[in-house]
This record gives sequence, C-alpha cells and structure tokens, in this order.
Amino acid sequence: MNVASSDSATAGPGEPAPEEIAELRKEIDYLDSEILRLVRRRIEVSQKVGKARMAAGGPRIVTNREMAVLARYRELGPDGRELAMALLRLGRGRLGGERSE
Ligand SMILES: C=C(O[C@@H]1C=C(C(=O)O)C=C[C@H]1O)C(=O)O
Repeated sequence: MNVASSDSATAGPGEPAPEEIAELRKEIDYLDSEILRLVRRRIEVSQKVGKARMAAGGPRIVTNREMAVLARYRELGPDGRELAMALLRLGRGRLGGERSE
C-alpha cells in the first residue's frame, strides 16, 4: 500500500497512521534543514583548514584524512561513499580546482 497516495486508507499493523505520517514528514523536513546547516558548516571548516594548510605551503589534499572520511561513511555502503565524496568535493570548492559547469 502506498501511503503517499492513499491517506484515507486504514493503516495496517505497524504502519503509521495518516496523522503520524504528517508528523514524520515534519521530522524529515527538520532533519533536512539540520543536515544542510551541518553540511554548510562542514564546508566552512574544511575550507578554513585547507586555506591555512596551503598558505603554509602544504598540500591541497591530505589523502589519509580523506581516506578516514570515506571509511566513516562506509557503513552506508556505496551511497555512503558517494555522500563522503560529495562532502569532500564541497569542502574543496574552488580550492580543489573544481570547474563551474
Ligand atoms: C579539512 C582538511 O582539508 C582537506 C579536506 C578534508 C575534509 O573535508 O574532510 C580532509 C582532508 C583534506 O584533503 C584537512 O586537512 O583536515
């Protein structure tokens, strides 16, 4: 049964009732806003560290740190890897020589 298109249907055992669905969707919206806030902060912090390191003559990328980030998201499987890669790319921004396409 598709809860998204049958709000008037009776919820089965263990399934959230329509009013619970509305509450759960509010929670999803809240979680997305928090995730975005945290991702924006992560970008800020990552760029700050990157700029300081490069200003001191250090490398653009620190491979062992990036490997540790990838390992952290491994529990989410291949999508976790993509998520970690996207976070690393976002942190590099223009520092990473990313093209604006
Ligand atoms: C933030 C840093 O700079 C870069 C960005 C990283 C990140 O976003 O997690 C990790 C390693 C570095 O390539 C760092 O060196 O810790």
